[in-house]
Amino acid sequence: MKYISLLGATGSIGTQTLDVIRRNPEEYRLAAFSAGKNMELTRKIIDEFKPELVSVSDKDDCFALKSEFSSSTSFYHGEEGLVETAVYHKSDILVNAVLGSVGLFPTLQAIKEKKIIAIANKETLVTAGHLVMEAAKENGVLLLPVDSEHSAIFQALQGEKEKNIEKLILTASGGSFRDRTRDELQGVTVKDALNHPNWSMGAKITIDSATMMNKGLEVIEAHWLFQMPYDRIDVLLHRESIIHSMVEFHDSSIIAQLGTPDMRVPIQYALTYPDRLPFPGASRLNLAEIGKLHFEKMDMDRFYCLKLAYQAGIVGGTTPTVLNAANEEAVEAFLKGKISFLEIEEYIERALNRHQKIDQPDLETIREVDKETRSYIHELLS
Ligand SMILES: NC(=O)C1=CN([C@@H]2O[C@H](COP(=O)(O)OP(=O)(O)OC[C@H]3O[C@@H](n4cnc5c(N)ncnc54)[C@H](OP(=O)(O)O)[C@@H]3O)[C@@H](O)[C@H]2O)C=CC1
Ligand SMILES: CC(=O)[C@@H](O)[C@H](O)COP(=O)(O)O
Ligand SMILES: [Mn+2]
Repeated sequence: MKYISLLGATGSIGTQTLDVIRRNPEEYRLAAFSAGKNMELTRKIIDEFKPELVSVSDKDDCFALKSEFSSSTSFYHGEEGLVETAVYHKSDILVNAVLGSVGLFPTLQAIKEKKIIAIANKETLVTAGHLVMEAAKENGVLLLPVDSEHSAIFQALQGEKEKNIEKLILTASGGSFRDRTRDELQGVTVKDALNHPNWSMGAKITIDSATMMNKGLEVIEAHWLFQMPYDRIDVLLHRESIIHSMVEFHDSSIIAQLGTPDMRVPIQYALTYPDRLPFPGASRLNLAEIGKLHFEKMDMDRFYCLKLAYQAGIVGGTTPTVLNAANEEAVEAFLKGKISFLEIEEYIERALNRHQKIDQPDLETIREVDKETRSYIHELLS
């Protein structure tokens, strides 16, 4: 039996992780979880999984839960709660499915406690990948990718030698506006942007997918997870999201991982690695029925956020921290109807342009730059 701590249990990846745990009661037990503000779902998860530790964002919600549930569950809130969840002493694995760079500190603390980390929370790797990778190396901790592209690459690399890799090829669906020109992006609505062609995901990542920032964040995530220079990470437009990503080797062979778009598969793989468990009821890929798969060259001017992300990754230091924090704030502003779709990239670029990069930033510097960037975006908004 493996005990699991889950950050972001009420979200899209969180609830799919719960489904994997639910399907495999002999293998996994939810020991601790965090939620944000969704108390209705939090109560349901406590009732079903009876965890020993629960954390929520707000103090008042925490006290309300304390008075409702039995004393065999401990309740926490805020950042302290995220850390308590991440390092819960009984847990073997931390599944980090929280949204945003708020996931960084709990991840670093869990690494110090030598937990295995299954990481979906890409913003943590974008904002401070060097700190996470250094800490993982120092503590001999395994970082298992959950993001579908990175899970695909990780699977393609099993048994392969690093020296034989030519490049990584990340596939991108193109998101909800893939068939529109830049002119046609003027005035698009939040509802349209949230209409992803292939995946059902949380709101923030769905907007990131529409701006192509999701792929930009994933390029930086791949750089850190696989220690790959940026000029050996390519992005390929692939409408169907059937090939989840590929690795090209020096001998010209390409190994790809394929499957129907279902995040429970990479989540389960991260939990079972290096083994696999059956997935009863999973929708099987029928290539004969699909017939054709499509690929297109990525247009970096059309998908300008991808260009910004490559540039930020190459510049390095605190620049990806700024990219990420500005993106998180700009996407939230778009979702709240405060800015237009095209202003997302404009705000990010303005934040990047004014930033003086700091090399090899420590945790304190990352947190300062993150906070300062968010304040700048708020200034622009007001
Ligand atoms: N969804 C997907 O298919 C994929 C997602 N990912 C990545 O996984 C991560 C999660 O994405 P997704 O599940 O879509 O996101 P969701 O928005 O669906 O869920 C986010 C989760 O984090 C919680 N949360 C949000 N902000 C905070 C905060 N400040 N403090 C504490 N908890 C917080 C939410 O709580 P509550 O709702 O209770 O407020 C919720 O549990 C992201 O980094 C994303 O890029 C990667 C690949 C695929
Ligand atoms: C499911 C997953 O991993 C998402 O990150 C997905 O990749 C989004 O799709 P696109 O960014 O390719 O549109
Ligand atoms: Mn992805």
